[in-house]
Amino acid sequence: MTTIDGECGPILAKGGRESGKPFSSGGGKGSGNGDGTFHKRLGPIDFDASLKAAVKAVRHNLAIVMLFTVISNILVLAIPIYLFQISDRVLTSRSIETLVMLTVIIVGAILLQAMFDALRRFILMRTAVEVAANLGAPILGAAARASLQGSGKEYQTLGDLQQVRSFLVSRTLLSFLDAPIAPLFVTAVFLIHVDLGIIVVATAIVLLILTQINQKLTATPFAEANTAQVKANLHVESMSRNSQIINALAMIPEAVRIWGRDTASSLRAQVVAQDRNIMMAALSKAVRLLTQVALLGWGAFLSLEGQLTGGMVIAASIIAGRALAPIEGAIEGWNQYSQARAAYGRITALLTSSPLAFERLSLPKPEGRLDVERLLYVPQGTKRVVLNGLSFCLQPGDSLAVIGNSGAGKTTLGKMLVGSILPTSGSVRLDLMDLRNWDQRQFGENIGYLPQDVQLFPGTIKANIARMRTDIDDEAIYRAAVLADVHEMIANLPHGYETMVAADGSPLSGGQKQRIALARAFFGDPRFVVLDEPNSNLDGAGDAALKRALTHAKEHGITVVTITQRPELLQTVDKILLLVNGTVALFGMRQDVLQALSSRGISVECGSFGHQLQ
Ligand SMILES: Nc1ncnc2c1ncn2[C@@H]1O[C@H](COP(=O)(O)OP(=O)(O)OP(=O)(O)O)[C@@H](O)[C@H]1O
Repeated sequence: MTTIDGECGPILAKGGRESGKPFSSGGGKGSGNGDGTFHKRLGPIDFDASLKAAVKAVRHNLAIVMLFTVISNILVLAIPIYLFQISDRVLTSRSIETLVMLTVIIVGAILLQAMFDALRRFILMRTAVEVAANLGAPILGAAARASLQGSGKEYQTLGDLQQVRSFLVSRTLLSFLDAPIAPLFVTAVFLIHVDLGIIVVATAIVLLILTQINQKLTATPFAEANTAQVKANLHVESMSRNSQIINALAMIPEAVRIWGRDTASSLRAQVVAQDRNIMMAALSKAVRLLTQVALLGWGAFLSLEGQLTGGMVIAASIIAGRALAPIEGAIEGWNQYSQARAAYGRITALLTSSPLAFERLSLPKPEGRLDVERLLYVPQGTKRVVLNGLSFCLQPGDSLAVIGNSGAGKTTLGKMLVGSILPTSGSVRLDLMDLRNWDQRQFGENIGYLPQDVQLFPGTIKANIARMRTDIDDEAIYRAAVLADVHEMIANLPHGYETMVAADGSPLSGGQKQRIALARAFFGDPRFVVLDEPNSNLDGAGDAALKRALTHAKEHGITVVTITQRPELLQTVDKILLLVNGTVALFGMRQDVLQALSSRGISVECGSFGHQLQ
C-alpha cells in the first residue's frame, strides 16, 4: 500500500527531495553556479508509471475483493437453505436437535458473511485512498502544465479523481462485483424448479433492457449538468481571485448572478436526469416485486400440484431476490458509473498527453543567446494577428528594451520569449535550442520573468523569492535580493525575509510586490530575464533600484529584455526594439534607434512615450 506523503509531488518525488533540506544559512552552494542542487536535472515525470501503479493497485485489490465477494455470496445462501430445512425438515420431523444444530450453523455463516462483507469494504476504501495517493500529485502537476494552453479547466481533473475515488467505495461497485455471482443464484432457482428459473431469467432480461434505456435517457442531461457545474466552479474560483475588486466595485450581485445562472442550469439538467433515473429505478423495483409475486404465486400453484414444497418456494423467492439485486443496483448506480468512467478517461488523457512526461536532452547551462525567427501569433479561435513575422537576435549579456504603443503586442512577445505561450509559427531559441525542445524544468530554472500583473504566493518573502523551493541555501535568496537591489527594502520590513505575504500580496504595497517579484525573476542566477513593465508601480527610489538591478544584471552577463513605456530605463539598455501593431518597426543599438525616433519627431526624454508611437 502506498505511503501517503503530503510533500511528495510529481517533481519532488523524482529526486528533489533526497537533496532537499530546509533553508539553511551559509554553505555557498545553491543557485546557478552549476555545483549546487538548483540546476540538478530531474528528468521527465513518469505519469505513465503513476497511472499503471494506480491501475495495478485497483486490479490487485479488486481480485481479492472478488474472492471475498464469492465467499460472502455463497454464505448468503445459508438463509434460504435454513428456511428450506426448517419448513421441510424441522417442522415435519419436529426435531429440536436438528433446529439447534441448523441455527448454530446459520449463526456462524451469517457472522462469517458479515466479516467478509466488512473486509471487502475495508479493502475498497484503502484502494480508493491508494488511487488518490498515487494520482493526486501527478494530476495536479500535469494540470498545471496543461492549463498553459488551456482555460484552467484542467485543474478540475482533481475533481475527477474525487469522482473515481467515490465510485471505488460506492454501493454501485459492490453491485457490479456481485453481478458475476448472479448466475449461481439463477442456477439454484432452476434446480428448485425450471419454471421459477425461467421467471428469474425473464426478469433479469427485462431489468437489463431497463438499464440500457436508463443509460440512454440520462446520459445527455447528466453531461449537461456536469458541464454547467464545471462553469459554475470556475466562476467561483475567479470570484475568490478577484474578491477585492468585486467588493470595491460592489459587483457581488452580478458575480453571484453569473454563478446562479450556471448552477441553475446544472440543477435543471440534474432534475431532468434524476427524474428519469428515479422513474427507471421505480420501474425496475416494481418489476422485481412483481417477480416475487410471480415466483410465490406460481410456486404455490406448483406446490398444490405436488411438484414443490412450501419451503422450496420461499427459498426460491429469497435466492431470486439475491440474483436480481445486483442488476437493480447497477441501474440505480449507472450514472455514477458512467461519470466515474468519463472522469477516469479525462485523467488518463491528461496524464498520457502531458508534455512533462517526455524526455528532453539535458543541455549545458545556457549562456543567454536569444534568436527570434519569423514569429507569428494568431490566438486560437481568433483571426487576429497579434505578432507578425518578428525576427531579432540578442547576444549573451545584451539588454534590450521593447517599446511600443498600448496593444502593440509587447506583453504577448514577452510571454512568448519565456515559453508561456507558443507561437503559431516561427520560433524562439535560447542558445540555439527552440524553447519547445528545452527540458521544461531546466529552462525554467535558467530564466527569470516578471509579469505585468504581479502575483505572489501566500508564504514568506524568502519562499517567494526562492520560487517556493525548499532545497536551496539562504545565500541564493540573498544573492537574488542583492542582484535585484531589494535587500535594503526587505531589511526595512518588520520581519525582513520572514514577512508573511497573503494571497492578495498584503502587507506589501504594489511597488514592494513588484520589487520582490523582480528578486524572484533574478533568483537562481538566470541567464535570460524578461521584465514586463518592471517600474509600473515604482516610485523614484524604486526606479533607481531597478536601474541598479539592470546594471548588476549587465555585470553578471545576463541577457535582459525589458518591456517598458517609460523613457528612464532606455538609458540602461544596449538595444531598443520598437513594436508597432505586432511587427518590428525599429531594432538596433540604443543610440541609433533613439536617433531614428527623434528624426520621426518622437521624444523619449520625459514621461511616458507610448502614445507617440502610433
Ligand atoms: N489570446 C488572445 N486573444 C485575442 N487577442 C489577444 C490575445 N492575446 C493578445 N491579444 C491582443 O493582442 C494585442 C496585443 O496585446 P498585448 O497585451 O501584447 O499588448 P501590449 O503591447 O503589451 O499592450 P500594453 O502596453 O497595453 O500592455 C491586444 O490587442 C490584445 O487584445
